[in-house]
Amino acid sequence: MNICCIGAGYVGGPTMAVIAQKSPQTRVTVVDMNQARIDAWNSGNLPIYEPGLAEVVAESRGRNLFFSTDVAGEINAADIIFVAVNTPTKTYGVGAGSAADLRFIESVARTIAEVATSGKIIVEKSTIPVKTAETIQKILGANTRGLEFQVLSNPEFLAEGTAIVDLHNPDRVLIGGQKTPAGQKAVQTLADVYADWVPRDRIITTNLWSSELSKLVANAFLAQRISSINSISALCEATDADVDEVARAIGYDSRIGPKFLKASVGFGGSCFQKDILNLVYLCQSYGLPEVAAYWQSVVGINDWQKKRFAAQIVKALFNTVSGKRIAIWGFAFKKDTNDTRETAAISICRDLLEERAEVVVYDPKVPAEQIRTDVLGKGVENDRLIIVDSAEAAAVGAHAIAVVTEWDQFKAIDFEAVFADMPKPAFIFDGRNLLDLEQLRKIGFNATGIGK
Ligand SMILES: NC(=O)c1ccc[n+]([C@@H]2O[C@H](COP(=O)([O-])OP(=O)(O)OC[C@H]3O[C@@H](n4cnc5c(N)ncnc54)[C@H](O)[C@@H]3O)[C@@H](O)[C@H]2O)c1
Ligand SMILES: O=c1ccn([C@@H]2O[C@H](COP(=O)(O)OP(=O)(O)O[C@H]3O[C@H](CO)[C@@H](O)[C@H](O)[C@H]3O)[C@@H](O)[C@H]2O)c(=O)[nH]1
Repeated sequence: MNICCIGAGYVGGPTMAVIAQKSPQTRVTVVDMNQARIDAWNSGNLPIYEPGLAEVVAESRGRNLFFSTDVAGEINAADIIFVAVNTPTKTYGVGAGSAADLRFIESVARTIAEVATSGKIIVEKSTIPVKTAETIQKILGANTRGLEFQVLSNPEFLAEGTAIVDLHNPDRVLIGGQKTPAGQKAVQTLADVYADWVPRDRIITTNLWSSELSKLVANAFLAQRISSINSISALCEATDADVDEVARAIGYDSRIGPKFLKASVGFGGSCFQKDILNLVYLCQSYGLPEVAAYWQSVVGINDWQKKRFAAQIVKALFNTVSGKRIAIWGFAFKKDTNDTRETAAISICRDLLEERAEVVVYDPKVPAEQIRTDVLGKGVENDRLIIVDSAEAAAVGAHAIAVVTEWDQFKAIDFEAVFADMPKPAFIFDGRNLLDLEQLRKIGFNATGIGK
């Protein structure tokens, strides 16, 4: 069995590395048009940071796992082609700001149609709007001189930072296919690949459209829980209730469950906002404005939460941060990743810079240049944005520390020493409810958390 995956990103790389690890008899090649990314996958310095990934890649690379820019050659050699290209929010024309931009998906479908000399199973791994398989099928059907293609939907549910654990032990693998004999045969072929390590009862099969839609709905429900608890965090602050206690109390109800109830500075990452906006756009296009408005509010609360956090800092610092140094601890959208896409840190840094603060950022995994580009834009300079290489260095001379990413190392910091290096009153705003506020208050900090 030959598998090719188009797109060597956060999904294509780790997913294929695990298939290669678990199915040594399968030859897996990940292709991308980005030469630098492929070179990095072939080097000792992988293009993404993910705990355990380097070990998994090392086990199979050169044996049955390959990274290449030979897109046409590998398409031709493959029995199954995974499509894991990016599907960002459209920034132009109809649907700008909410619809998914499917130009990379369409371009892949056209490339397959152009170069394939035998029939194949095409697997949608990217997150796409419901009915995308129909588009792919039409492009293939119109261009492939009668070759037999089956399009399957197999959305990816891994979360960054825990990608390898999630891939090794998924809650479920979802496969959608056509209800024809050929469609069902393709579904079984793909199910057999996963069955090398995933128990059969966790491999769920549905029709194509349920599978495509389930991915958007799963993300919408997960993000909705975060916006729900974040909305309650504001009420907790107004009433002296504690959001962690409220989350624990409601989470004990088995119908609600304890996960994904951690109040925060707001969700980030490349998926939640993009996928909800995509869902909103779909609802609007299908004439369901009330449903669209319901899901739009999940993003609305998230935007508000990010703004609220920065505004609270300004307010607590006597309504001005002009000329004051603010330490930002953590920039990635969550711990254990170097990904900064849609991280709340961008909005928070921008708001504080706008208030003329000196913003000093430390993140253990995000390169300085990435932080600069994210906050200011490519090539733009601002002396008031400073990037340092330790949390302690960021805090020297700072009027306040804002914890934006929940990196474990922040829990082990010597706060007495940090306190000594800060002008007084010294503030800590814990945007992740990571630290022991009582302990910090004993040292002398003005310490506050979200929903506390
Ligand atoms: N990041 C996640 O945690 C995650 C999880 C589940 C699903 N998804 C979905 O998976 C998809 C990919 O996400 P990602 O984070 O891996 O994106 P990414 O941007 O990290 O990687 C996509 C890669 O595809 C390549 N590419 C685009 N068009 C190509 C073409 N025509 N030929 C060859 N290569 C091409 C790009 O160069 C890029 O390297 C998206 O639809 C996303 O919504 C992402
Ligand atoms: O209780 C919580 C849980 C998460 N977050 C934040 O929510 C964001 C997203 O976190 P998470 O879902 O863990 O990471 P992602 O990598 O974005 O994964 C989501 O998006 C992926 C891409 O679609 C899906 O595959 C995953 O199932 C889905 O969890 C991050 O900023 C987290 O800090 C909170 O604020 N509170």
